[in-house]
Amino acid sequence: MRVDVVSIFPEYFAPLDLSLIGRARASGTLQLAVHDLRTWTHDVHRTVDDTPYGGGPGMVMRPEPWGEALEALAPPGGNPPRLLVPTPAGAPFTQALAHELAAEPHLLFACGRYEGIDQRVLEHAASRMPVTEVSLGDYVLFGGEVAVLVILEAVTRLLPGVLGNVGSLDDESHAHGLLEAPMYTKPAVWRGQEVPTVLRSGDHGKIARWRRDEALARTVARRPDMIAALPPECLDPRDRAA
Ligand SMILES: COC(=O)c1ccnc(N)c1
Repeated sequence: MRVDVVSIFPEYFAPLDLSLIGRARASGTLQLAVHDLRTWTHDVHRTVDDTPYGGGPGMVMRPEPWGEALEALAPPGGNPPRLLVPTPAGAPFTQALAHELAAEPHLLFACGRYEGIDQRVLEHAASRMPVTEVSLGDYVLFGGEVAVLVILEAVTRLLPGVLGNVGSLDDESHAHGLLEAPMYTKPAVWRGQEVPTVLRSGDHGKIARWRRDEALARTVARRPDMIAALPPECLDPRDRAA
C-alpha cells in the first residue's frame, strides 16, 4: 500500500518510523511519504491560510497550495488514490472503514489546520478521486495530523504480514460487532484476585462460550448502540430466548 500525507507539520509523522509501522515500511508492505504543504506555496512567506469569507474567528487553509499538492500527488490520468480528510465534520472512523481502507492500493491524507481547508479543494478533488471526510469522534483537535496517525495505525495493522499473530485480529473489539472479553495471564492469583477458573479448565468449548458471554455483557453495559446494530443471528438462540 502506498500512502501520501500532506501537512504543514511533517515532523508530526516521525513516530511512524517506530515499531510495527516502521517494520511495515522497511518490508515494503507500506510505502509512506510525508509532504510539506508549503512545498506548493510560491510567496516569500509561504502562506497557507487566509481570513474566512463571511467573517468569523480563525483562518482557513487557502485552496491554491492544496490544489497543486493534490495534483502533484494524484496526477490526472493515473490511477487515483482515495483522498482522506480528517475533520470533526466527517463520517465516523470505524473498524469497518479501517478494513475498507486496508484494501486500497493508494491513500492520500490531507491534514487540515486552523478552521479547515477551503471546501472547493475537496469538491474539485472529488471530480478526480474518491474523497472521504472522516472523524475519530465528537471532539476537535488542533489539526488532522493526530487523526492520520490513528487511522494509519488502525489500517496498517490489518495489512498482510504486519501482525505476527494474525489470529489476534479475530476476537479483538469490533471484529464481530462486540467488545472483546477481558484477558488474563500468569500468575493465576494476583493480590488475592484469581483468574476465572473456566480459563484454566482446558475446555475450549466452555472457554469460547465464557468469552462470548463476557463480550456480550461488556457490550450491553458499555456500548448498547452496538447491540442494536447486531444482526439477530449473532445472538445465540439461548440469548434470544432471554
Ligand atoms: C482538525 O481535525 C480535527 O479536529 C479532527 C479530525 C478527525 N476527527 C476529529 N474528531 C477531529
